[in-house]
Amino acid sequence: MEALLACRGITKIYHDGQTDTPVLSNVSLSVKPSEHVAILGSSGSGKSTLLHILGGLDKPTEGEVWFEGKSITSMKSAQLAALRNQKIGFIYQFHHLLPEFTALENTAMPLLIGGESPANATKQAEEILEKVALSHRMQHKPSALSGGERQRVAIARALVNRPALVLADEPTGNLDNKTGEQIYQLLTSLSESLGTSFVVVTHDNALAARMDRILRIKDGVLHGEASA
Ligand SMILES: Nc1ncnc2c1ncn2[C@@H]1O[C@H](COP(=O)(O)OP(=O)(O)OP(=O)(O)O)[C@@H](O)[C@H]1O
Repeated sequence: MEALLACRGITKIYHDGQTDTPVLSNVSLSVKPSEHVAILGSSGSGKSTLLHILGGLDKPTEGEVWFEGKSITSMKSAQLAALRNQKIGFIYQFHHLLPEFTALENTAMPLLIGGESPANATKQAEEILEKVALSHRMQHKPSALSGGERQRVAIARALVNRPALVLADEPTGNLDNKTGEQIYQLLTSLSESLGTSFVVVTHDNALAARMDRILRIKDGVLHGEASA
């Protein structure tokens, strides 16, 4: 089966004045449609950097990333922004919701940005908020929600336009264990029912063990995937 997401020979070196910081070294991986993959590594191992490169938020120093068989590394920024809006959902450790908008408005935002009519966007946002059990909190702003509720809104927003891929960066890192476990269950069951591929970076072994496959990253080198 063709990979949904693949990268080959990814190297990242941050240049800061005179200092070069090598962060990723020759990373290659591929993710199939509907597959759930964990990238497990300790703090500073390069997980977030890799996730940003896979999602087209950052450019590698060397190497290439493909999404649905097309190289995103050379895409122009407008094309990449459209791809991210339509095909990729992002979830971060901190929810990154817009404080002045309600849960419903935050969730509808990717659809509105993608050109959906306000009526359709609202309807679809309501449906997905129901799936994350937040129908009763739709009109609340993020400041009036608990940490777990905010993260459920972030999940709803990431999944509202049924992306082919969800990229999550320590999505439960800011929550207590029980809430984190519930969020993980929700994320995996929702992505399963929608057929979404799911890549999560985490330092949590127990959460990683719930995924179809675990890749380990140490000092910018990925283990557990055949090298290119
Ligand atoms: N813009 C930058 N300039 C220089 N170095 C950076 C930059 N961004 C990240 N780094 C360095 O790259 C390394 C990897 O960072 P990254 O955030 O990818 O790690 P991580 O595995 O996600 O860590 P954590 O689990 O703590 O979030 C770290 O040593 C970090 O200091």
